[in-house]
Amino acid sequence: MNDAQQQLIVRDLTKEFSLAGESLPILNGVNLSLNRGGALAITGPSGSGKSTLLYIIGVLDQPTSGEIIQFGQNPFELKAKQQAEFRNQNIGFIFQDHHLMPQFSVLENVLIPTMVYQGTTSDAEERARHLLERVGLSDRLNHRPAQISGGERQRVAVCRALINNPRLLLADEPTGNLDRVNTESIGKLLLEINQEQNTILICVTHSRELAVLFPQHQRLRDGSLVTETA
Ligand SMILES: Nc1ncnc2c1ncn2[C@@H]1O[C@H](COP(=O)(O)OP(=O)(O)OP(=O)(O)O)[C@@H](O)[C@H]1O
Repeated sequence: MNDAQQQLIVRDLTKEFSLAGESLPILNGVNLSLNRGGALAITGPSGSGKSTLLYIIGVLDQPTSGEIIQFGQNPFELKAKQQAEFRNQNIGFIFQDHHLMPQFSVLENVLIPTMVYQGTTSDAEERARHLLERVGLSDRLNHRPAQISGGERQRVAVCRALINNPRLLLADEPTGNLDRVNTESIGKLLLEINQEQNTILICVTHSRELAVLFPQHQRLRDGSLVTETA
């Protein structure tokens, strides 16, 4: 396999929103390259475009110009159905608000992404149980989201993001609702999993405590990324 199959490459990415006929430039030439096993924290002021960048990398929004190559594929060249399939198979998302389904159990929530394309198999259930064991939730499989703590809910969201074996894991302010102890523990968990599963991990955060755990830390400033030194 050549290197491109193992990389995320972002080249000269720009994003403008248009609002009431006015153009609103947000990203202004973002460049980024990460190999499998790489982990990057992105910080920056409120409104600087961190979530916008993450959503474009996650193929949930379109760039205005520039290029993204993920594992040898430009997902924006795919038709809508293939693009959705590519996203489901390659990208795991973790959001600030866990987005768990309240009526489903912890185990069922982790299995939801497997239902979309392939239908849940016993292998998937085995894997969900294994992931939940990995994050210390073996004894919470049948609880509903309202019956577990905020830190536990975010652990479930991590398992759900991992259930399809994504190569790219994107986290948008994953500890925004958590206290210091849970912030550190979720951060360490994400980085351990990044190494164990050889994913690319990108985490957008306001939390300096979280960002300093990452081997790479960049700041979004004036629409582009600058390296942050400790
Ligand atoms: N669909 C949209 N239409 C117009 N403007 C938008 C749209 N989405 C985002 N914006 C604007 O783009 C800018 C960047 O938003 P974004 O959510 O990416 O910032 P952020 O750095 O993640 O902020 P925060 O740290 O507060 O979450 C903001 O000024 C926002 O108002």
